[in-house]
Amino acid sequence: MSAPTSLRCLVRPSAAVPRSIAAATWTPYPSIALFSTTANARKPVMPKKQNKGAPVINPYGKKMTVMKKKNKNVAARAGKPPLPGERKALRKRIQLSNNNALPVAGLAELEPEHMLDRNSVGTMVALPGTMQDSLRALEAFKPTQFWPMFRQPAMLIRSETVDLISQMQEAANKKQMFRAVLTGERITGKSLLLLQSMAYGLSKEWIVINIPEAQELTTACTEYAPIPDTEPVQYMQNNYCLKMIQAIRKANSSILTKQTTFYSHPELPQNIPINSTLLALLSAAKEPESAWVVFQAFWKELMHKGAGRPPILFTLDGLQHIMKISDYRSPAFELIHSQDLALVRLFCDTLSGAMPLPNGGAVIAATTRNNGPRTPSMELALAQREAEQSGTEPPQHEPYFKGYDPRSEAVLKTVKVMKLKGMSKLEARGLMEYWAASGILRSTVDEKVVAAKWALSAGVVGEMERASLLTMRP
Ligand SMILES: Nc1ncnc2c1ncn2[C@@H]1O[C@H](COP(=O)(O)OP(=O)(O)OP(=O)(O)O)[C@@H](O)[C@H]1O
Repeated sequence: MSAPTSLRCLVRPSAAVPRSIAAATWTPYPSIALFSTTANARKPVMPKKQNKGAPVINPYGKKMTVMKKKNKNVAARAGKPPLPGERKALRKRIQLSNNNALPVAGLAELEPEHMLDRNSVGTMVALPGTMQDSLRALEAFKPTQFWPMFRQPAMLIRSETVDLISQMQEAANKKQMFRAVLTGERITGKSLLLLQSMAYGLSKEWIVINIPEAQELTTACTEYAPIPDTEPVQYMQNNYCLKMIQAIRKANSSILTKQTTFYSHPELPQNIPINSTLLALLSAAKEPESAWVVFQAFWKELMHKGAGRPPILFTLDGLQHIMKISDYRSPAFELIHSQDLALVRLFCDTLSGAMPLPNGGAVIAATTRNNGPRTPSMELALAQREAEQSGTEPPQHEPYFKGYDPRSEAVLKTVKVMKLKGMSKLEARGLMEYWAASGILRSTVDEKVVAAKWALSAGVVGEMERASLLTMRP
């Protein structure tokens, strides 16, 4: 464009501007309103209503199509967002049966005697329906285990099962306590052995109390409050306590209806007369505020010696989490030791033997290698107990390491340590035959196949499952 024409473009168009130049020079204003003094006067009048998708002639004479802009994320955001806790419930969902798996003919139902009999080692037993409900209430099944692959929940009787259960029963016969820690490498079956002890307790009508994930108590994910008049200060966790009471009620309902109260409990929010059932006592916990007092009253009743009180089985999974400082803070913003949380303290007192169970029973904790924090004191204490049990020289503290926790070491001073290792070939074969009978394992199970899988996984039950069944996992 030549210089004079360009300059002319900058000035207000007028009749003097040649028509060709005026058309080439774009202006947002129609020729009838080339200049205005107010915004209103300048604003072009748009038609009031425009049909979606219909072509509209705009005031400038151009055709335009009014289309709604498509949101690309509509499909992703379809439906309601998950409610609070919904995702966690899905993550923790336990599926105990699979109709696609074949029913296994000749699979015996679990009897308590199976777990005491050495001849049963290497056989699979199915969990009866009522026991499944109780174990589910106690959260004994873990979402990481292979339950959803089989027609019905069944488990292998291992030599460790017989060892553990015999010692539990022996202690109960003498009204004594059996205190043990189950430890071992990853996926060696510690949680499942804990489940077996609960199954035994339930079948023998013991009162079974379980803390399924110790981390839920110590990682500051549930409410806590100081308990008045405690020195050093202890903390109650009412919401967790209410959940635990509900689990105890559901899992042990048949025995709790047979047991009655010996004490009046004036501190309870509701009048529970003497001779009420223990189930009625636990039912007094309706709100989190009353959960801790109700649990204390229940524990006091359980500690009543004699008069037909059953033995107690108190179990905990994830021992590492209670063998260290918790994530909670005191009002002075100092970190609280896990063992200052009242429920943890109660478990530790029974595990250490400081609080005996007058009617006998067992206190069993399992370590976890899945998400366990590092706890040098626990590792050392367990190694020391193991060495003492096998009659070798126990390891000592490292002289320049300051991370030991004397409180945790004191708790584990006299416990029995059971270290889980790989299965025997006989046990491996029993398990693999069950997989094949369920239609999950396609190859024939013979000596050669068993030996190959057993060698590949060093007999570790979880590794064997991974080597043989992982591709089948839903
Ligand atoms: N006696 C058994 N019968 C059948 N399956 C078993 C048995 N013991 C263990 N398993 C299987 O082995 C797998 C690992 O078991 P488990 O979850 O008990 O391991 P763990 O030692 O507690 O693991 P972690 O160290 O991760 O806490 C699970 O899938 C479980 O179903």
